[in-house]
Amino acid sequence: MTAERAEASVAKVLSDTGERPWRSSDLHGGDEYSATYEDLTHALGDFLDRLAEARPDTELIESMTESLAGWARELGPLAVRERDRVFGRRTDLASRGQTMSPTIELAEISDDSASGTVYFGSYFLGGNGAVHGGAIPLMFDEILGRLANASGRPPQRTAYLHTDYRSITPVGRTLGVRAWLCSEDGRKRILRATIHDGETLCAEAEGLFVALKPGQP
Ligand SMILES: CCCCCCCCCCCC(=O)SCCNC(=O)CCNC(=O)[C@H](O)C(C)(C)COP(=O)(O)OP(=O)(O)OC[C@H]1O[C@@H](n2cnc3c(N)ncnc32)[C@H](O)[C@@H]1OP(=O)(O)O
Repeated sequence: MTAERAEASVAKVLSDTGERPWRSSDLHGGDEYSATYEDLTHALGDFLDRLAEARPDTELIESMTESLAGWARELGPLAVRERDRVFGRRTDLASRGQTMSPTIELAEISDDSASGTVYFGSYFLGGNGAVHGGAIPLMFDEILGRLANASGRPPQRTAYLHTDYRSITPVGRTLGVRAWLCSEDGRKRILRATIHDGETLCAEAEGLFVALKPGQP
């Protein structure tokens, strides 16, 4: 499958209803950004990890609050329609140009499987060194959603996502992640995924993805 076809497939999933279909350039956020947007999202992710780890004094808290408020004021007037945004639309980047879920670095991807690594920074801490229980299915939806929508398959949405937590998923370690297609039945596809810390199975998930009908949002 070509990258353009994959993007077109995902674009349809993510598109606004009733508007023109997205183009490849929409998903990549246009050509003008090159690597700079990835640098921005890495810097933002790093900031969130450092914030989660730090115990800043009042003076620094006030200074950071003012800086962040300043950036929000600057960005506010630059808001655009969903299809014209960059955040989460950079399908050429491992992070998709977003910080909502951790970056998944895929070392291998085929029509029906994918594997690589994921790193949950301190921002994703639940407690006692374990990743928050909500961040894990978020990551599973991300990798399963990418695989479900790959390889020329029609655009799909998650109908259910079942997660089993087998042992704690540690923060601050590079973990293995695998995803694979299990079955296809008409519009329905079942996919599974795992997170491993070395030989230890941390969590596993099963998702049902349903192909959208024409015009379905
Ligand atoms: C590079 C890439 C970058 C892009 C990478 C992007 C990565 C992120 C991807 C994230 C993807 C998401 O999170 S999507 C967002 C979260 N999901 C949603 O918001 C979905 C909300 N729900 C829906 O829109 C709908 O319920 C659908 C589309 C899932 C299904 O509705 P429908 O189209 O009317 O179909 P329906 O007839 O109900 O169901 C079709 C068949 O599926 C079965 N079915 C439906 N739901 C369920 C269910 N929960 N559990 C069991 N079975 C179910 C039905 O029994 C039926 O089986 P049978 O009778 O035919 O046998």
